[in-house]
Amino acid sequence: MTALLLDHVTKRFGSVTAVDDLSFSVPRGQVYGFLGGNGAGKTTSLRMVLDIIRPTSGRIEVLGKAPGRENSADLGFLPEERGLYKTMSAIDTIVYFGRLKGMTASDARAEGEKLLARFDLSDFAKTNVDKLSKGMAQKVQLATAVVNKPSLLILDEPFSGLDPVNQGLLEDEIRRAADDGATVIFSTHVMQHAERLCDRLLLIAKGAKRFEGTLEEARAELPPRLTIVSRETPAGLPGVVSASEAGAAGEGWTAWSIEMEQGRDPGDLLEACTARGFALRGFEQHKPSLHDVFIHIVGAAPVGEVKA
Ligand SMILES: Nc1ncnc2c1ncn2[C@@H]1O[C@H](COP(=O)(O)OP(=O)(O)OP(=O)(O)O)[C@@H](O)[C@H]1O
Repeated sequence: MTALLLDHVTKRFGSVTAVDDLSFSVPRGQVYGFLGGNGAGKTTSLRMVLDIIRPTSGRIEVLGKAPGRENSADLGFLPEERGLYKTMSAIDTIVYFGRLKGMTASDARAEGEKLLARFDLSDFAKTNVDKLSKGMAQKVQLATAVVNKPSLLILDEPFSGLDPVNQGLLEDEIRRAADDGATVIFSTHVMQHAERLCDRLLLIAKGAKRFEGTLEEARAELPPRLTIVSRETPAGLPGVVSASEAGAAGEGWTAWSIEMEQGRDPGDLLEACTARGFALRGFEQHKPSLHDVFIHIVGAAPVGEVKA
């Protein structure tokens, strides 16, 4: 069953088309990456899913229903613009959000205390949010999003502002929610998180879908690249588009960097070498990173990307 469906959704702000005829669906139980550079339309899309703003045209279904209050008890949301009541303590903040989601105060408190312990914030449970560091407050806000164990968790740029240790903690939390059966959708312009976490991903640029599928399918968008070590030139072997010398490998052997035709299986090249008696001493396939895929598909690096 589908956790989220967007059907030809467009959102215009005056003359700006922030989201442009976007269609995709997220199967239940998956971790889904929503990727794009600054201004690509990620936040606008997520705001429509949460019924904060309405589409100009198109249809959205969240857990089988139109966006709105009806399904809010099943949702968890971490907005891009963080903001909590500054004069409320960490634990009271979490309890407050749990109550909004229909939890009893005691259940929300018990779950809140567990979350604070997991986030290494037990000592700050009674500290007012305005006395916490930015990263700590962000973890409290994450706790408010997951306190009700939502079946759909939506996180807008959840990694920004967290140090590497807390980024790892957040990755663990996303995996934990998914292991418990939740669907998790998160937006990011940092490809490494998506690479580690996502079952599927959507890549948008200027509001429009540029790619949707699994990580393997994303990688297959790029022509395969490999390095082989041979005595003869591999140029002319089936599927080889270009071969350049990468250096001598001793005793008459040479390392070659090869680019193959898009969609070719490098295994076929290995087979062809064996069939032709083409002597090989090394054969190494290079998996493209999601960053490479992004640049290939969008034509530029995601603006604002930082190396994780
Ligand atoms: N309320 C608004 N009024 C006018 N234009 C808007 C509004 N909200 C967003 N936009 C425009 O819509 C486009 C998409 O913005 P959006 O915030 O959805 O991008 P994003 O992918 O979330 O970017 P970022 O990674 O920078 O947060 C941008 O051109 C932005 O300026």
